[in-house]
Amino acid sequence: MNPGQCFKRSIIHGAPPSDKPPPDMPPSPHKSHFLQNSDNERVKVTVRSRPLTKAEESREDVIPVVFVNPDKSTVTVRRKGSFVDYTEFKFDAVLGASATQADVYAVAAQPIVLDVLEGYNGTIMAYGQTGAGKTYTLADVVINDAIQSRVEGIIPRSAANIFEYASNDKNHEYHISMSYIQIYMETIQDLLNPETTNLQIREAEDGGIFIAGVHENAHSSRSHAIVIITVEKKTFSLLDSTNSSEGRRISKGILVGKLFLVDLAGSERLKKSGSEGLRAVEAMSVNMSLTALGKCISARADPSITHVPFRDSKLTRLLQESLGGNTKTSLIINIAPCCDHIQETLSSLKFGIRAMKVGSRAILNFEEEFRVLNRHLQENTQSKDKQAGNDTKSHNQGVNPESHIDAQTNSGSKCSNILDHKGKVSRRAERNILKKSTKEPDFGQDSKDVSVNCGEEEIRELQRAYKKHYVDELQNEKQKVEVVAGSQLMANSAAKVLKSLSVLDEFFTKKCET
Ligand SMILES: Nc1ncnc2c1ncn2[C@@H]1O[C@H](COP(=O)(O)OP(=O)(O)OP(=O)(O)O)[C@@H](O)[C@H]1O
Repeated sequence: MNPGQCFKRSIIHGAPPSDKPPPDMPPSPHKSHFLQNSDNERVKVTVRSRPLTKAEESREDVIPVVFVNPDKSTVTVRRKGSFVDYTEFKFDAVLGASATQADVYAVAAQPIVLDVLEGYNGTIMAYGQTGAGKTYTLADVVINDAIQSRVEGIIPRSAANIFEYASNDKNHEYHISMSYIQIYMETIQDLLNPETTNLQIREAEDGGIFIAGVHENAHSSRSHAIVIITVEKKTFSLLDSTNSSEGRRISKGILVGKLFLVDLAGSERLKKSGSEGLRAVEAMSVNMSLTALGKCISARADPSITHVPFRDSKLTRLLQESLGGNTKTSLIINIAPCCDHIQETLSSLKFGIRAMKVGSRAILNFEEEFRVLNRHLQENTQSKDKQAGNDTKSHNQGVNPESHIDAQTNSGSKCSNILDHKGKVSRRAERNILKKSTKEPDFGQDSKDVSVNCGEEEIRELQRAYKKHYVDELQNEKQKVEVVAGSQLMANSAAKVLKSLSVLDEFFTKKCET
């Protein structure tokens, strides 16, 4: 079991599959003007300027120096000491003091959430100086303690959106899990399991980043808080269109989308805040990791720079994929409108401008069918052994009664990113298939123990789907490589993949014959 998965809390284990379109199915994920799937995808940046607080309003010396124009998506900042000199910044979207939480969600979060439901990774991150409104934008905020009126931020809205969508979609089975961590003074803490501290960041086989061993510590405002929601969406195909009973469906595979919701700690100028002791140390730690984040953004924004210093901080290491990797990223720059914070505001706006230059390459995360088939075979063996009153442990090495759930949960980090956004088999996927097919030779080994309960027809169907998906795809890929690129090296590697796949293919063919 992948250690990064044991913290996960299973929230739902989806609706039963059905063929008929659900009556109240939410609109299919749209691609808004704001976040489109295209070759030149990049980090999208929204600026949100908060209203003046009551304390700021009551002061006579506070004058607004930041002006937003949501129609033109611009922010204008008055230069220090001047009434005529302004600097203008243009972003993907700009929201002023009158923007509601729902407005912010619609512009900067919903498109990402819908992509996660389709099997892409997504990150929504709030950046800005301390007190600029990051937590207000992301979290669930009680604004009036007396009447407990709440203004939900992006995190609860995203979770509600995901659950609503999953429970209305009767065509797929969903498994949704969540973890909540904070990075405090360069240690990672699991906010759902306060006993575990200083968790380790690990890299998965497919290049994804996860935290090993993570499950309410008081969340400190001097920490970066990250909520991770993993959505696994099982897709089905019908074996027999005249019979829509559950037994006639087979799983085609699992789409896995991971959503990172990041409430960054605010930067703080120590000279200005006058913080001392622990507070000063905390602030320095936060500033250091934000500096590291800035360096990574600058490096990613400049194509001539090849080394990106992700390892300089836990924050950047964890957000590696969100900064130009296999993730669609929406950055929200929170700013305060008054003159006291002009320097911090300018610095945040410049950070946002740099971030808009960071390209991303999100691909569809799809778990292979043969993995699903392998799991089915193991489950069937297990249930047959149970029926026979045998000791299941002795037969199914490593398969425990929770194997179905564990295997599903594991798929989040182990899944292969098979197809890129154009539906082509990616080179990384080829490498992963090669690795996996050489690492998992026990199809043959277990063949005596594996009794196929699911029926010949289902196996044939799986085999066909499997062949279509991998062998045909790769055959095409090989031909394309030979014809278009003429690269013998790539053709060889495609041929190797084909060869190892044909071994598996042979196994399935034998299974059908016996
Ligand atoms: N859009 C908004 N509308 C109304 N009040 C807001 C808005 N944004 C922020 N505030 C208020 O401003 C104050 C500071 O906001 P918040 O705590 O979210 O800042 P922060 O950036 O998360 O700060 P820190 O980095 O210190 O955690 C809070 O009292 C919050 O309620």
